Amino acid sequence: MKTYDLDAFRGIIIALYSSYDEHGEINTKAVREIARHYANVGVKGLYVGGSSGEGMLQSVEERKLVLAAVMAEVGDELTIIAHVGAPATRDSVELAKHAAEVGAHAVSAVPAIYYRLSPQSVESHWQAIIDSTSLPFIIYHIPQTTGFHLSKQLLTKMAAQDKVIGVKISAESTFELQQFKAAGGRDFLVLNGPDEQYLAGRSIGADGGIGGTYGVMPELFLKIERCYVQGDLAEAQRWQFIVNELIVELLSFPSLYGACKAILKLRGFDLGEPRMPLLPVVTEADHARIEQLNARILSYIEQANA
Ligand SMILES: CC(=O)N[C@H](C=O)[C@@H](O)[C@H](O)[C@H](O)CO
Ligand SMILES: CC(=O)C(=O)O
Repeated sequence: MKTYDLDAFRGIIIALYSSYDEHGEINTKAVREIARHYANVGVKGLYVGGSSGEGMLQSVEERKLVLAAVMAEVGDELTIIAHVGAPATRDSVELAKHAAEVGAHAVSAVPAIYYRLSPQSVESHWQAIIDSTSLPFIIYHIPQTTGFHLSKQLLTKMAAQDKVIGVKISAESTFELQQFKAAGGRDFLVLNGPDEQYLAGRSIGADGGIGGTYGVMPELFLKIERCYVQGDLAEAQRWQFIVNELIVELLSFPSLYGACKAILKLRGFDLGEPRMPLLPVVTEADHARIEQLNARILSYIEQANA
């Protein structure tokens, strides 16, 4: 049995978007405002500095600023997972130590990126992060962006450590998700990555999910989760299908995060544009599509909450 409270990580965990001011600098006020909003919506937690949070596009100092702002605003209310993945192990270790200092509830990391790394190398990278604090660790498995294919063997070895409490799986195979769940054992968390498969992942063993599109429609993922827990699979599926049509739309813009931020701006949360090379919404035609999409999402949120 793990000695950590795993229930704190079960549920809907929003991958927080980046927040910049008009000069492209970290905007901690906007970070706090959006984090506050999510706490009020009632999600389980926030995943800070991951793909959606653009951690890889920010300096170590900037990443610390963001996490500290999140902790100051909602650290007592939500489960906060700090993504500390970086190309260099020493940066990840520095970020992990900072996460512990400011009271984050867990750290998480992708394999170090850019170099083609051996499994031993990735293992040592993760181990250095794990050993640097007393926080629990969640592996971030996203082979389509890192190029690293986590084997069941390495997963099993990592999961044997008390501190390694789970894996966030963004790979699309729900079979792999089930295999990782089985390999990790009963008290090992598996968190669903692909938002399009939240219900599928949940049905085959995921304990919850961390997602990049949750941030514009957390209420709809909470709805799927409620239906699933209540055993109303037909209704859960109906909502998953609605969500998937919205995700298809979101993915049709020059960048997913540019689209999500444009939507939140219409709702009064100005998080700035994503950082290059991620593209913002620019054209008038795209802005018009964003307005329509936002209206559709809001009307579904109303229905889900009714
Ligand atoms: C590849 C990728 O970034 N996956 C994200 C995290 O797992 C998802 O949350 C996606 O953003 C989402 O499913 C939209 O495709
Ligand atoms: C989707 C996700 O988990 C991330 O943005 O890191």
